[in-house]
Amino acid sequence: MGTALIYDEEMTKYKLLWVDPACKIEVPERLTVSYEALVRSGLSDRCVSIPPREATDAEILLAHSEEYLEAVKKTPYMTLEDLKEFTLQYGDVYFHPNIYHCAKLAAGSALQLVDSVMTGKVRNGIALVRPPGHHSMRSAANGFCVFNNVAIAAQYAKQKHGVKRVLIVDWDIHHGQGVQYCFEDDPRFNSSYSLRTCSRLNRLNILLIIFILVFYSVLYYSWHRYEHQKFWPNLRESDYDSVGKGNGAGFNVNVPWNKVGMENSDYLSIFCHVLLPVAYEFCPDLVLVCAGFDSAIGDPEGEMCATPDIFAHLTHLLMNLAGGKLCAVLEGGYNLTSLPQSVCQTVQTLLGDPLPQPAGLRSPCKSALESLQCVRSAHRRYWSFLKHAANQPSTDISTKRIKLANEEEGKTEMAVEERAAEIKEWPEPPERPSPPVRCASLLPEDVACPDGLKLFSSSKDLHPLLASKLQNGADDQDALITVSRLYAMIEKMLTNEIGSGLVLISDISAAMMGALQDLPSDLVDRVLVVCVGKEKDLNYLTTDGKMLFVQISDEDKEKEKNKYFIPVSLKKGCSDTAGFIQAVLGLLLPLAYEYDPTLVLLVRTPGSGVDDSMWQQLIGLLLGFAKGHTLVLMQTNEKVHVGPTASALLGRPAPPLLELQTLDQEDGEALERLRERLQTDWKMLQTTSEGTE
Ligand SMILES: NCCCNCCCCCC(O)(O)C(F)(F)F
Ligand SMILES: [Zn+2]
Repeated sequence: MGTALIYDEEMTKYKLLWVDPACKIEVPERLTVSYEALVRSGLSDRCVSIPPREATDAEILLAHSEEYLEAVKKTPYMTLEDLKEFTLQYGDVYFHPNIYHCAKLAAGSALQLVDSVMTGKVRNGIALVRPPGHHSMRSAANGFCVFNNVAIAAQYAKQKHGVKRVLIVDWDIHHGQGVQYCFEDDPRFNSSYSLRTCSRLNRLNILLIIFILVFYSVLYYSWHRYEHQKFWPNLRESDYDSVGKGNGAGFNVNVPWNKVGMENSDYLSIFCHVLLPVAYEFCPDLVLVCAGFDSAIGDPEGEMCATPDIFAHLTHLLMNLAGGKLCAVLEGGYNLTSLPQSVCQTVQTLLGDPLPQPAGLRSPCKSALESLQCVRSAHRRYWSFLKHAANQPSTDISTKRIKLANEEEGKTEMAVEERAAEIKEWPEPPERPSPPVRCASLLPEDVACPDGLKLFSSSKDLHPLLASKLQNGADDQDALITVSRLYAMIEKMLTNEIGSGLVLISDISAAMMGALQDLPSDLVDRVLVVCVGKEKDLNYLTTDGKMLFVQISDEDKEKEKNKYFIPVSLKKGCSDTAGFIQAVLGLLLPLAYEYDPTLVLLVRTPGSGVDDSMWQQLIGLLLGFAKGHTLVLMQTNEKVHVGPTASALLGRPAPPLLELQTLDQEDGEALERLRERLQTDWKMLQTTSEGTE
């Protein structure tokens, strides 16, 4: 299934007709440079082009009042003076004779995208639209927005496609208060629907409606430049303690950035420690992205330092939710260089291309860690994955401390901020070539090669690097042959002739693993080994950093001293989906980002008990590292899992995890203790600002 691209140059045909410094950055070129970059890079040809359409009145009324819609309907016939007059009643927005038409097309584009994804015509997609939407409210335009494209799309998905749980991720650098207000008390019984229709229906239908009324719910997640309410739109309710109201408590997640200059590490740590645990627990049927790219480096509004390739990772991390059903709708983005680069990174990931290595990650900054701690603490009572989050220091201390920090560090911070604002140079995002062979397999003769995989043929003779072993009379011949063929496969991965690999071997013995231990350093310099299930003896662990070994099992290893061996133990082992996913999201992902491997080795030991959908989620997430070079090692007697493994290695989205049971209390505490112990060595595991200089 493909990736939809929705764009029409009609949406470039409105602009600011008078002087207004607040609005001058919202120009038609934003759309043209983005689309032209997709054309020039050949990405648009690889997408399924879907035409926009105008949203109908009824669809606009899903998120707006009739009086507001009627008022906007009049704008095409207004004189310039009337337009200026009309605009004055709203904030930081402008009107134009053609903006109503474009606003209907922008909202309609989002709906076309939802239809294409929900009917299975495409897997995912992006709509390049103007005007944006996430600031517009029920009866007000605001912040360049006229109709709330994504809020309308969420309501539409629920009502037309029966979607029950919609996750909205807003990575634009401004808070989409319009979306927050729209769903603040969601989930709720869709009372408006029932009341409006009840009057005309007889008793039976009323019972039917009450019966089918299901809990709809929309989870809105937004990060945004906030600076303790000093940044636009300067709302108190944009802070982390706005968690949703009534039944909606917990379904609104605000992450305020109280400083500029945030980097890739800050963004990724928030995804790993806040958004993903909540998103996996929420288990959405559809993901909508308010895809604003003013959170990228060079943007005059955001003044952040995250590079365009970060959007490849943000997109990838969301693509394993909701069975891959993801609709991205353009919001902001004002730097005409980083905007198109970020759009291309996003589209290339939606198309399934290998990700760039997330190079240069370092510790999240103190301010980001404070926000991280505050958000996790505010939501710990709503989400079992956050239940063990460290307590937030009492509010006054934290704000006072933050304020003090601001004043004291004033000049140094100013220096940082000025530097952040000055930085206008960043490297072109790296090429992300697809390997000729997406996934190769080494299987015993009696195991059929799953479709899409290519049998790996390597020369029969021993790999030169192993010949020495043979001379000193290594015992097990065919083990050596197998290792030799593994080396050959790994070599082809590192030259990008092969993407990922699937290898079935008769016995994943320590000897086999041992053979991998001295993967010659000139072959690969950083191997992440993820071992699912017990592994008898780990006598080959290294301490030089060439291998990071993370094991998830039910074995309770005594305290390990080795920074590069991380045993994660779950009481019920890998069959406990909640514990497993929490270990993956809160520990494995941050570690892998910081370690930045050149090869990922995923070993499934027999009897691990991990279920196929969880296994596929893990593979999907691991493919985000090492440019997609993940090699899966399984035992032949587990060949029943070859199908799902191959599907995940080919980049097909993992099926949604079944309703997650809540995280086991003891496991949760053990994971938290492990994270706390490791965070001194591994900065991406930090979730509080305590102890940071
Ligand atoms: N220095 C100029 C002040 C501008 N203040 C208004 C900013 C509006 C941001 C709009 C957006 O980027 O959030 C959207 F996604 F909606 F387009
Ligand atoms: Zn924005």
